Amino acid sequence: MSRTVGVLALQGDVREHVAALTACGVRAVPVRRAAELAAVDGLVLPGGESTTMSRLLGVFDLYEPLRAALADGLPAYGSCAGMILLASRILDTRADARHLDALDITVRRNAFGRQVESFETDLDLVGITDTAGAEPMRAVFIRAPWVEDVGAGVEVLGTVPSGPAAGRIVAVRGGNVLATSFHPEVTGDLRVHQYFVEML
Ligand SMILES: NC(=O)CC[C@H](N)C(=O)O
Repeated sequence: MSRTVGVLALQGDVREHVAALTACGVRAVPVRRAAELAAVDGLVLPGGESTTMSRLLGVFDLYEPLRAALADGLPAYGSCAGMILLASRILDTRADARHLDALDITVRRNAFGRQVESFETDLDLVGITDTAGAEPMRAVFIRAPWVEDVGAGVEVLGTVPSGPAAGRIVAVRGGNVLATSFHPEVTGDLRVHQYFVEML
């Protein structure tokens, strides 16, 4: 039976993730309520604005159920704002922004700074672009966070290859939780979504 993957649908790049997941052969459904959350095999937390999503998690009574589902091992993939929400520690956020503490990393919001708020680069990603003959992945960063440090048990999957931010961590996996600073849903390259579907 095909797996069902939810996309947290409070704000942000929801449709693009639903389309990418559908193209990977799973059933993709928007999630706005706890009952919908209970019916999925995995959850994508899209890019958007993390403090807004954090507030909406409270408005939709999803914060506690989602935190509990993640603590119970629900596989999750967070992109950009989604990475911020999943992190255990956040630098440069609002004091009242709640997060889900599901991935033992420290992220810095809007880390790439004003001049390069949005940029693209080619990335090599462990487990994703390292098969024979595979191309690097074109990665789109939009006012993106980077990962300042990772805890034991979190694997670094990718870093910025060159430029002022060379070496900064932008893709990680800790157990059932995957996160990228960039937006794979906007390029048509399905490899990050495929990797996540294989984690289910
Ligand atoms: N593209 C994005 O998701 C941007 C994230 C946004 N800067 C935030 O802090 O939430």
